[in-house]
Amino acid sequence: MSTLSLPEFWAVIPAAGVGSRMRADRPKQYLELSGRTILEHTLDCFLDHPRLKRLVVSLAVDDPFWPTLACAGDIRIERVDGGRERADSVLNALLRLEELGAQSHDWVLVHDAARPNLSSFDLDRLLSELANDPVGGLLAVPAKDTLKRARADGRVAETVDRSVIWQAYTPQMFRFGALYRALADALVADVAITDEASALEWAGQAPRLIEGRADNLKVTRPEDLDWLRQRWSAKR
Ligand SMILES: Nc1ccn([C@@H]2O[C@H](COP(=O)(O)OP(=O)(O)OP(=O)(O)O)[C@@H](O)[C@H]2O)c(=O)n1
Ligand SMILES: C[C@](O)(CO)[C@H](O)COP(=O)(O)O
Repeated sequence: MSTLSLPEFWAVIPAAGVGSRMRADRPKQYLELSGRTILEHTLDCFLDHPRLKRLVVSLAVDDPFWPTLACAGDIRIERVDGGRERADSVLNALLRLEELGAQSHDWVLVHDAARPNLSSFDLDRLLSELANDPVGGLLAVPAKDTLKRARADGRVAETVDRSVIWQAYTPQMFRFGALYRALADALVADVAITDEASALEWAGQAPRLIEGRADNLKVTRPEDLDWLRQRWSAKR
């Protein structure tokens, strides 16, 4: 598919987390993968896309690592302060998009800094599949394993029907106006929002699930980075 047939889009990269589950000496987005930081690899998934309008990265207010990266001076990247939760960091980035001239109907793609293995095929598939969708949607992976619902005592309560269960990934792709309103309203209502789709769902919408690669994984625990490092060294 020609990328020029795809819709233009703004990119938001939430990168203000502390990565507590990694138990590392720095936030996980600054851990090394194949000679560069995870964050740099993630940004590279978007920066050279011909349909990218502008990219906003949300960073911790006291982030000492960002200024050390070569891309910190890249004029295609806008930096904003992150917030207490991921949703706050995303909303701060949307506020900057408004300042940059984002229009209500513009597409916004939100992608975790901790997902450096996004393929260009998946990115373009998301853009192509949702280009004319009335709501938007997200990359997701259908459950592959048998799923159990846990009891409070840590024993199995039941086996869940996995045929209707998908894991939400990113990028998640929504219109700027709808995403801004849904996220802002959900945060004011103190609704637990862990991804952009859940804000749109809370607003009564039904985002579309676009099947993507399972190796677009979020680096969350040490073994996730170990796996990626092995995978990337094998590809070199
Ligand atoms: N206040 C926050 C929290 C998270 N994130 C970002 O959201 C993405 C997904 O969040 P998660 O994997 O939970 O990252 P952390 O919150 O850093 O990890 P942990 O929950 O283990 O502390 C990450 O790229 C993270 O940097 C963010 O921008 N702002
Ligand atoms: C947005 C996300 O990656 C979709 O699976 C996920 O919700 C992020 O959750 P986290 O707890 O902030 O890692």
